[in-house]
Amino acid sequence: MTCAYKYISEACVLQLLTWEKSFEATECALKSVANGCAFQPPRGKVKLPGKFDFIFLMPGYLKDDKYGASISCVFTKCVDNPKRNPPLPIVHTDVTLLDDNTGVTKAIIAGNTIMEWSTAAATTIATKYLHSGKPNKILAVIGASFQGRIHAIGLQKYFNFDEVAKELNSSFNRNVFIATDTVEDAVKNADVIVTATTAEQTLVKWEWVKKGAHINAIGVFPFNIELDAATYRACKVYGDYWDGIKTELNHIEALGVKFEGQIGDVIVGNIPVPGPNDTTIFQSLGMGVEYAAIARLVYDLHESKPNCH
Ligand SMILES: NC(=O)c1ccc[n+]([C@@H]2O[C@H](COP(=O)([O-])OP(=O)(O)OC[C@H]3O[C@@H](n4cnc5c(N)ncnc54)[C@H](O)[C@@H]3O)[C@@H](O)[C@H]2O)c1
Ligand SMILES: O=C(O)[C@@H]1CCCCN1
Repeated sequence: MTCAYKYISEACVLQLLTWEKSFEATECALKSVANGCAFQPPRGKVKLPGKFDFIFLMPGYLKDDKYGASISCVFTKCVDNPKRNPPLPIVHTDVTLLDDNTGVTKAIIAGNTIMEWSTAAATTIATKYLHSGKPNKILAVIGASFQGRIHAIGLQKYFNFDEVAKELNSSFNRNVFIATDTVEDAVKNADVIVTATTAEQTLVKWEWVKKGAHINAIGVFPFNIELDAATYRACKVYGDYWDGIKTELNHIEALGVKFEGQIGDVIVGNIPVPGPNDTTIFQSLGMGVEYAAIARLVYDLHESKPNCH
């Protein structure tokens, strides 16, 4: 019996994806929550009593001729995974691409590369709109695992920074990166900052942040706050979707932070772009529709290269 759906492996996803197309697909997904083309409910979280820590459910439907798709993603988190041989990522996912009419599975696409690329692409698009026309000489990346590394690569691809600063205790190594001893040293001259850690304590202090900089805070899950309260209060703060902000970011709103809106609303012009003197934050949660857009992209590319395994 042949398998009823396609399986597209991680190696194949890596072969098929390009940054240019990922940026385009992700911008479409970010816009969709602002222009009525998305079904994007808050995600479900289940804490498990077993050996791994949680299951996280993210469905999404994006209506678009080029990047539209229906998907469902299940994420699992297991903190022991990096110690295994071979090491595995702490958070794992596959993307299930569904037939829009029947709901039947069309493809299972290995999801870890999609998770990395779509998160970094969302950050890049948010930076493009929130930091438009501002200096972008120095990028600081705090957290040097999967997300930190791919953010450095994706943002560098789009903005071509002169310098990418990262903390010393980090594990990615490429010549363009400059290591610093502390978070303060990394962020103090940065025009654009990424925090992509699992830190439970605040990492970035307002007094270190260059005024007018843009910060992408990625590692929010579940209740982490990588930026101190003064930073949140002083900045204009944007999220990816209102339902997510209202469901998962109450701990940030409790600091007295009022979110300006969704990044998609800035892109489509529903809310103004920040002013030249504003310091800005994109507080990223991740959305099913971002996975839908990239899954559709990967699926269509795979159709044109069916021998990719
Ligand atoms: N917003 C989104 O769309 C999205 C998507 C995927 C992952 N994430 C989140 O991004 C974060 C990073 O993901 P990952 O897969 O790279 O995680 P990971 O577990 O592989 O790596 C976490 C990194 O954080 C660093 N870290 C932990 N505490 C720190 C501290 N106090 N100071 C400096 N660094 C510290 C660790 O050294 C490690 O390098 C996680 O919180 C994850 O949940 C967000
Ligand atoms: O939205 C994401 O891509 C993931 C889901 C799992 C936890 C971290 N963020």
